[in-house]
Order: sequence, then structure tokens, then C-alpha cells
Amino acid sequence: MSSLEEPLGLGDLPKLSINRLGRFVSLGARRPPADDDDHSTGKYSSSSCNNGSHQMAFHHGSNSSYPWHPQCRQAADPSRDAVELRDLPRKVMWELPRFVKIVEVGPRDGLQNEKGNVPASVKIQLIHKLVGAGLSVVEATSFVSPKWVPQLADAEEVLKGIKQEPGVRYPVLTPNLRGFEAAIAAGAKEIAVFASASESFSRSNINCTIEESLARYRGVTAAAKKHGLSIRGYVSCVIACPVGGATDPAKVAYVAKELYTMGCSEISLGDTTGVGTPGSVVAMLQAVMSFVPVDKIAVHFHDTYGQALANILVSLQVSKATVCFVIGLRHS
Ligand SMILES: CC(C)(COP(=O)([O-])OP(=O)([O-])OC[C@H]1O[C@@H](n2cnc3c(N)ncnc32)[C@H](O)[C@@H]1OP(=O)([O-])[O-])[C@@H](O)C(=O)NCCC(=O)NCCSC(=O)C[C@@](C)(O)CC(=O)[O-]
Repeated sequence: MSSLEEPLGLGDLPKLSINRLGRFVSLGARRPPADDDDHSTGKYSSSSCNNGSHQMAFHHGSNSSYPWHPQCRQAADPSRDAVELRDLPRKVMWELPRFVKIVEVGPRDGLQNEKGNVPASVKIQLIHKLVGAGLSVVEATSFVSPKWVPQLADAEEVLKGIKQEPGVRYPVLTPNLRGFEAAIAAGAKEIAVFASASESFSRSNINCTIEESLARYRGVTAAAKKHGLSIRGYVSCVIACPVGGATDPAKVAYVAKELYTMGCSEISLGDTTGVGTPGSVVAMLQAVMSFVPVDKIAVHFHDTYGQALANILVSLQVSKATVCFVIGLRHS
């Protein structure tokens, strides 16, 4: 039996002392000092600890020392407290959109980093399965130089091999006109161009400056519009660059605005190094939202330091952004 199928034995749980359990029960809750124990009634009396505007006290049954029940005592103004508590979910999950649009980028962004060679037939199968699972946008591959990304040298075979389902989008990355032409010859109906907010990353990723890349993408997007193709735009290093350090949000906003102006219908903001935190992400989104309509924004977080989910949550709260995901692949 695999470990996934095996139920977790209770004996495997870490041993928690009563004191540790008490701390576990609620944020800010703590066991009252031993002096407050009223052993005759089995209750802890008036001892309390502060938990925001509430007083927390512990009570337990007469004969057992478990479970502990944290009880909220009404503070001075009970009606105000009740309203605040009722408001809590709205405050914590404030303004979340009712639907989240997911762009699955695993077959491209995940597989471009694989050490071994993944056969085209397996990539095609993966894409079919992702679509079968209900995803309606699956980034299929990249028409980039095979010298730069040998893992995706089979882009034409993959795109031609996919059975494109109606209502599903299969964008592909195109770094230049050559890639664009190869993509439409293979049946692409949507492309993506990818720029960077960091000068050094732009040079190391696509061998040109930011301005040169934008000039190149103006040509690619003009050609795409002529063919009636949809266009996504990426901005990399929106929080920081592995070489250049922290990225100025104004620079991100500038590149995003240029991509939007040239016709990208969605701008995906990539935290390439995964160093973003909710604070830095909000500042960056604020800058971009001054130039790009909020419904055109997508986010793409690498989970290198375990911050991706927190960053996605805050992005949904702030901008209702589309979220790019890499399925089932460790992506750092
Ligand atoms: C942009 C270039 C092509 C410039 O590369 P270059 O070397 O400056 O360009 P070049 O024009 O001198 O071409 C070099 C060779 O590549 C060929 N070539 C040129 N273009 C193509 C093409 N389209 N398809 C196939 N072959 C091509 C070209 O013909 C030539 O071949 P040779 O004559 O030496 O035999 C190169 O740097 C490149 O392909 N870079 C792609 C890098 C890449 O794919 N990076 C990963 C994607 S970005 C990303 O992952 C970030 C993102 C989007 O996920 C968001 C985030 O997380 O931040």
C-alpha cells in the first residue's frame, strides 16, 4: 500500500502535552496560570488572556483534561463585538472574485526546465489530460531557439499533435517573427510574447535589451493581429531579478503598459525568482493597475520560497487577476 493510501496512524501523531495543546487551540490563547485552577469545580475561573477585543478563558470538563474550550467573553460593547465577528470572513477574504481564471502553463514553463528529454507524445498526452481535467487555457509550448531551450525543440510536433478542443485555448510562446511564423504554420491560434522588467534578465533570457525586445514584439503583435490571433504578454522579474536585485514597480508598469498598448489582451506578471511577498506584490500591482485595466492582469508566481499561495490570494483581493499555474511540477 502506498503512503498516500495508508491512513495516518494515531500513534504516529506527535505527542502533545496539555500545555502545548492549549497553545494549539487558538491564536493568542494560553493556559491560565496554575493558581487559577479550581479543582473542585473542574473549571478555570476568571483567568484570561487578551485576544484583540475579546477576553479568552479556558474551561474544561470536571474529570477530563481534554478538550479545552476557548470561550469568548463579551467585552464592554457586546453588540459591536458581534458585528465585528460577523464581519470577520469578509475582512479576511475581502473582495475575492467569484471566479478565478486559470492559465495552465506546465507543458511549457514546467517542461522547459526538465533535465531529461520528455517525448513529444507524452507532452501531447499531458495537454490532453489537462484539458480533460477541465482547464480551458493550456499553454502548449514555445517556438524559441532550440539552442536556447532544447527541451522544447519539438514545438511543431507537439502543437500539430494536439487535438484542439473547441472553446479551449492553447497559447504558445513566440520570441520573434521567426517563432511566430513557425507557430501559425503549426496551427497556433494564440501567441504569447515575453519581456522582462529587468535589463540583465532580458539579456540573459532573450539576448537583447528591454527596448529591443519591445521593438521586436511590436512586429510580432502586428503580424498576430493581421492573422486575427489573440496575444498574451509576459513581464518577468516583476519583484526582483537574480542579477539586478529588486525591481522598481514603475519599471514593471512601463513594460506592462507597452505590451498592453501593442495589443496584448492579458499581461501576466511573473515573479520569476519567487522572492515576492504580499507587501511587495501589492506595491507592484498598484503601479501596474495605474496603466493597465485590472481585468487584463494575470499573475505568475514561482513558489521558490513558499510564498506563491499568499501572493495569489493578495493578487485576487487587489486585482481579481487571472492566475497562471504549473500543474504537478515542482517549480522553483
Ligand atoms: C530570442 C532568441 C531566439 C534570440 O537568440 P539569439 O541567439 O540572439 O538569436 P539569433 O537570431 O542570433 O538566433 C540564434 C539561432 O537560433 C535560431 N533561432 C532564432 N529564433 C528562433 C526561433 N524562434 N525558433 C527557432 N530557432 C530560432 C537562429 O536561426 C539561429 O540559429 P543558427 O543560425 O545559429 O543555426 C533566443 O534568445 C531564445 O530563443 N530565447 C528563448 C528563451 C526562453 O524560451 N526562455 C524561457 C521562456 S521565458 C520564461 O520562462 C519566463 C516566463 C514567461 O515564464 C515568466 C516568468 O516566470 O518570469
